[in-house]
Amino acid sequence: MATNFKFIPVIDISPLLAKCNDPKMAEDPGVSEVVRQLDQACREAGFFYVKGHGIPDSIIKEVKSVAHKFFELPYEEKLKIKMTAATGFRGYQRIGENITKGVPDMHEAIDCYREVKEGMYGELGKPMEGRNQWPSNPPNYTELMEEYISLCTDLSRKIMRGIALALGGSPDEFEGDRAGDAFWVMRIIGYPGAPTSNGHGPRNDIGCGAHTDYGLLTLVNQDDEITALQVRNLSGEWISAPPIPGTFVCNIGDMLKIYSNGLYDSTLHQVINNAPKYRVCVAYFYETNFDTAVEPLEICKQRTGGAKKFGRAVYGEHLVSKVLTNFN
Ligand SMILES: N=C(N)NCCCC[C@H](N)C(=O)O
Ligand SMILES: O=C(O)CCC(=O)C(=O)O
Ligand SMILES: [Fe+2]
Repeated sequence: MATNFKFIPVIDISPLLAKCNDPKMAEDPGVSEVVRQLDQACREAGFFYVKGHGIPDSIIKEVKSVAHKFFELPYEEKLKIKMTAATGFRGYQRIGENITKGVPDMHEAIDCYREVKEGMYGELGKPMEGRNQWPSNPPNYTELMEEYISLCTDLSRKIMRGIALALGGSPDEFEGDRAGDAFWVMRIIGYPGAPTSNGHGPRNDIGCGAHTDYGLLTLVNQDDEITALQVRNLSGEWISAPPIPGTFVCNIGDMLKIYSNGLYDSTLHQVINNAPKYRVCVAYFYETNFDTAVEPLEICKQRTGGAKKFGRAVYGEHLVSKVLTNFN
């Protein structure tokens, strides 16, 4: 459960990555220290920064740079990859098209999802069926994003091995039927800057209203220099997650809250870009298998008094219910 945290901790995960595929990883002192820090961060804030993650800085920067270039294009250009129900909700959405708690968000975005082939998950998967729509410029866009997604998927799987140990489970708790065939979501998001020339100071428009993420673990790659992401602590204060170059901001999603039987919570967060500059964020969401039924892990149930605090949820149903109500 979230506490009255005042800042979000930074964790150097390199010792975990070094031993991640070692069957004896749990006995390694370096791994144990990372696991202790992950456990503390997940209990106290549901948010943490990771450094020492091994993803090259050059690709982290390049995905943001191509995102800026895309959002600078004329509106008609962006509409060439417009998101609709017919595209499986993949593609470009204009500013105000995404709605959070009934209020249009001041952001535009390209939504991407792992490919869902026709009939793959029966009726459940139908709304998400389709392939991603990528801009045709720059020409290396698709290749770049696919490479980035594969790096994020690999990193997330490794962080989840650490989180599995932190919950008192075996490292592969989130593999196999649970998340061995992990679904993923990527949102390339642009938040316009706040005009400051009207004499009334910044507008304080909500870039993205308060929400929780849907799956297991989110990796946020945000523009340097602009502080806009805010995380809610127990007493309702909004704690900023300023950019720390070379890190990802990580947070827990709704499925991990259920698996952990509430030991970890999916913390509310929002985005307000008060800076005059346009802000880009590339958010990668590591999820469970699309059609898996999620329920509290036995070990977490035991550690929280023996009763299940949440019923079962099917990740794909949760995602589809959000996607079908998220847009104007
Ligand atoms: N896949 C994720 N997490 N997307 C985050 C978007 C959150 C805003 C959305 N309108 C909502 O209300 O959920
Ligand atoms: O822009 C950000 O920093 C975070 C975006 C976010 O929370 C989301 O897309 O789920
Ligand atoms: Fe989020």
